[in-house]
Amino acid sequence: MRRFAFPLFAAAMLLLPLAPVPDFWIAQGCTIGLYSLVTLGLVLLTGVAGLTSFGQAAFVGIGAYSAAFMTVKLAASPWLALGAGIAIAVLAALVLGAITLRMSGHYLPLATIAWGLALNYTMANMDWLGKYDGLIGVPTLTLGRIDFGTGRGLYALIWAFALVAALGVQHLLDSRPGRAIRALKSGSTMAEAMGVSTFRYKLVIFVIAAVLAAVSGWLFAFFQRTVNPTPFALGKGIEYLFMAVLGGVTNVWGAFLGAAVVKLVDDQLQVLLPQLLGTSGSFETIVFGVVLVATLKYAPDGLWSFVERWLPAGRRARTWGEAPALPARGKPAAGQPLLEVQAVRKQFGGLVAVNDVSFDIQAGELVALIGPNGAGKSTTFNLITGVLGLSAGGVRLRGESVGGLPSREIAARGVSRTFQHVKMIPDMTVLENVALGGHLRGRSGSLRAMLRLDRAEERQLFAEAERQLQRIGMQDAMHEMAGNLAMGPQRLMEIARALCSDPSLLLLDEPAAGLRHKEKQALADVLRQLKAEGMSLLLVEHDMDFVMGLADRIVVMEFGTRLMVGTPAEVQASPAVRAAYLGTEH
Ligand SMILES: Nc1ncnc2c1ncn2[C@@H]1O[C@H](COP(=O)(O)OP(=O)(O)OP(=O)(O)O)[C@@H](O)[C@H]1O
Repeated sequence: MRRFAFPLFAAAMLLLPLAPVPDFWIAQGCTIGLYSLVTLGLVLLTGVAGLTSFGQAAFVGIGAYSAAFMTVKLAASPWLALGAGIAIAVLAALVLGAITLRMSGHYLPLATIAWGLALNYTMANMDWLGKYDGLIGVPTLTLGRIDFGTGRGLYALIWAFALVAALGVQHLLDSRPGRAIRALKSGSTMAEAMGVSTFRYKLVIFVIAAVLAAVSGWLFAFFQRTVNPTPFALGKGIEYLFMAVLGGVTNVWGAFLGAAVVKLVDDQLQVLLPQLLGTSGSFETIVFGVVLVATLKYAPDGLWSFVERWLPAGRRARTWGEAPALPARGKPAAGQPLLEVQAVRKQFGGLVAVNDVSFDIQAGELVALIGPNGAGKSTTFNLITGVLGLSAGGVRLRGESVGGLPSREIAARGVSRTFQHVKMIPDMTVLENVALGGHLRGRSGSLRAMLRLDRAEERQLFAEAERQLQRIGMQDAMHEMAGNLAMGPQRLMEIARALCSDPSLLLLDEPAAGLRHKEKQALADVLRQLKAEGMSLLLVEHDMDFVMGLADRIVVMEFGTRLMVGTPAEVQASPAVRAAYLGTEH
């Protein structure tokens, strides 16, 4: 929902109890608000970061049982119970997340099913939690003299929580940590190369989603006034995911829409279907199953995508005009040793992909690494950038050994890179994609972002991103969605993103691959200009002609070994290089 629409929506939802609407509507509204809190967490977790969780209902249970146990058994303050519920949910999320979030593919969803079941059975088998009967007699929620009751007062509180949470999640997504979170979906390689600790951010959003679910559970206990294990079972976890997918799992407002549609349609179907079929049963589950399959096939972005089409497109206001520049890294003087690649080796089983290759780069130099297909160029590139571990040898950057460090540590030391197959966040603007490159130059964390205390730093990051886009002549495209760009501009955008980290060394992996002649020329101009500005570059390239007019020195590889190092003229004159490219003996 565009910025102006939020206050309208919030006012409408919060003022509803003042209108003469039936109590039934209010009760429905309470449930929708409670569901929305949980699905908001799923938007972050599943929609934005691509981490599928079936287990959120268990965190709802943690919040609900904390409320019921502390108020019924210990006669404690409900607000103390909120603190306890959140603390337990955070602890559980940290432990479960630490164990499961490193899993990928289908292992993570399976793990969420496992812990969803385990937590639910734990609740159902504890004597002190009332086993399957649960805990009854939960008092109404009070704050000082205010009694929220179970009707309009509680409705207002539930929606206040839901709206504040929505605003927090929306703020988070539009921030430095938010860009890192949005990068998680396309795998960890690009995000790590920008200096993002992908595991840390996965854990952060896992904890946030758990807290939102626990708050929903805490409110649910005072709404229902009784707590038992059934609403926190695996089936409900699946239903939450269904709501998020149906509404639009990538969008904060999809969470609300999905929760509302499922709740309202479910109620109608429960009445209508038995009447139509002349027999009782949970037939609505079958209908929802069919709807889910149809949604995944025909509206994978959920119902919200249809609503969004009717909303005016917003463009980020350019508020960073006066922002002070970010601090810059001290660069080595031209001619100083910058990168030393010392006899690096990489073995994949029996295959030696890179065999004791050595070369160096001095500050201000443009060195190209070329060779025929399968020569080992990309592997060498990945060894330098920390994507692959070394089997032997060493890499030194400005005299410091960086061989074996993870790629984000190498990025932190001033090496930035682009990718052979462009890696970007297609549904983010060019400017935001480039600002991700400045991740390590900012400090704002998730809490600051949610509270909107990060704006000064955000302005600095956007000013820097715009400066880098200007540098490569792409400032006019900054508000475009990155996914709409042609291949040439996408590759230039990746260069701007790498420059945004203020690197000492820029590594480009086959930047000319797949480009048309004109695009290649534009790229060559940009690289020439960067070199003239004093940037040090390593270019891995398959296209020999492309590098001839650009490079100071060329390293030629063949069959994993270094064939020669020389100036473009020397390389061009070498019969061995010609033979390597033509595939003949030499
Ligand atoms: N992860 C891997 N596991 C096994 N073998 C690999 C792996 N990555 C690369 N190789 C092999 O290592 C050799 C070198 O591959 P590499 O991709 O580094 O070559 P390249 O010079 O970059 O080639 P291209 O120009 O085709 O990208 C190839 O034989 C390749 O099949």
